[in-house]
Amino acid sequence: MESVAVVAVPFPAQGHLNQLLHLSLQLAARGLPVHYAAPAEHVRQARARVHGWGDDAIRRVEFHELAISEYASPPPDPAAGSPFPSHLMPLWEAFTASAPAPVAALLREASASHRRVVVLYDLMNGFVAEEAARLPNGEGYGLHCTAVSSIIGRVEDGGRFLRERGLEYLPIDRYVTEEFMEYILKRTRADQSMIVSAGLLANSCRALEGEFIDFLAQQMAAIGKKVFAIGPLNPLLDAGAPEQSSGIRHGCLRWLDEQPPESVLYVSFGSMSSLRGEQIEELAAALRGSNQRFIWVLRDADRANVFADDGESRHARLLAEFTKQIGGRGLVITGWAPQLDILAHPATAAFVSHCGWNSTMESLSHGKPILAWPMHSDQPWDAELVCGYLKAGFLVRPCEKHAEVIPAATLQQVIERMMASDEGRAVRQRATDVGEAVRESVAAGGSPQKDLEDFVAHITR
Ligand SMILES: O=c1ccn([C@@H]2O[C@H](COP(=O)(O)OP(=O)(O)O[C@H]3O[C@H](CO)[C@@H](O)[C@H](O)[C@H]3O)[C@@H](O)[C@H]2O)c(=O)[nH]1
Repeated sequence: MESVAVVAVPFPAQGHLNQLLHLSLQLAARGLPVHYAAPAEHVRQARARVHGWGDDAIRRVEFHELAISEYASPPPDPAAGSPFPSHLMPLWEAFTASAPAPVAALLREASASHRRVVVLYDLMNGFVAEEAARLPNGEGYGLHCTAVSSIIGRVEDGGRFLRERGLEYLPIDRYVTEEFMEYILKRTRADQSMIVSAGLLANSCRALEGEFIDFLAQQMAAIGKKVFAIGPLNPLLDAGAPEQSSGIRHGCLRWLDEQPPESVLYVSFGSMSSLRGEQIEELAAALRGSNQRFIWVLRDADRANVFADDGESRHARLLAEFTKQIGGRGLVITGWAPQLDILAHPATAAFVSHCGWNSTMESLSHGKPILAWPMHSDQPWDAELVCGYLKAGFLVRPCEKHAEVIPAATLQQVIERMMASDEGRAVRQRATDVGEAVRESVAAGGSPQKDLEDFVAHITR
């Protein structure tokens, strides 16, 4: 009988697939046998898009394709009343309806041949937590894929804790659809995942959220559960090193090599947001008018099956004109951008971001300040954390104003405030300091490394 097997079951959306894959790669690099299980297209997606790891590292993880029922994969609707990516609901419904059986089979198989099965699941996957708890030799750990501080408001005394720090709790349910909340509570049973877990893994670190992590750890200790703050899960790339990710170097990185240090604004809204046509026109006008260098990732939210996308951009006309107007001062990417390498690059100055937690961690851990433009879910909170608490960014506009188109002049102002004002310089310096603190804590065998070592020691005990 083998000793310990680790089985990771992510939630099928890029920002979630990504975090559990990084964690799986870190554990596999420490010699643990790691199995990563997701629907076939999502295994392929996670592997194709991972940044910062070489092929050898990826080969150490064993991938499993979970057979799930068919689902529709429509394009997103940028003009919909809610910015939440509701077009992904058919996938998520199919996932929670049909993944429990293959997940249970995989866990039973691992259970029969190992002394212990350590199940790592996205906290959204309550059904996996329940399967893990059923194993005679299983131990389940929930991965919390958003900021630790984003859930403080929900735990006892958390609201007071935030208020004492001048922060307003922005609960996620305010910024998602009712349909999604019902799905989370009734179908994924996410409310169960923390309760039945043996402990919590958080993609965060004390250099960013120290007092929040300590507060949550205390609350969890009271119910006998440990918190391991092991972020950033994204690799910390070495600024200026020419080749970092595996594969061919993206053309935008060669373009960045030719730009002055800290001169380029990076603009991207993750994998689950689409801007309305009018807003895109205004953003284009702001980038044109601002006279700043930039890289703009102009793409819509992923489809449920990203490989079903024909790759045709609805922005082809705007793009053709815009590219002529800006000359060589900026780049527009309509495909998948190498975000981690862009953020690590010394020519990148700041990030216009929707504040998805991956983007937030990737930016801050590479010392890049954020122009926060939250769209939905936990993003309003992340914007508050970055701008209000860490003081490493400016808010472009509060999420509540999503229905309004932000005019080019307002966007241009906030871009110039970041790129060319004393106030902006101070925020950029603050982001540099935050980035250094994160790097130092990781490099010196600091708290994230220690928490990961503690976690590995705990599961292999
Ligand atoms: O062209 C691109 C676009 C995105 N990315 C990567 O894709 C990920 C995007 O993740 P994130 O920034 O977290 O945004 P979303 O895709 O919107 O993430 C969803 O999942 C996150 C984790 O739960 C939540 O914090 C967000 O609110 C939710 O929208 C990041 O790793 C990016 O580096 C690229 O590499 N290239």
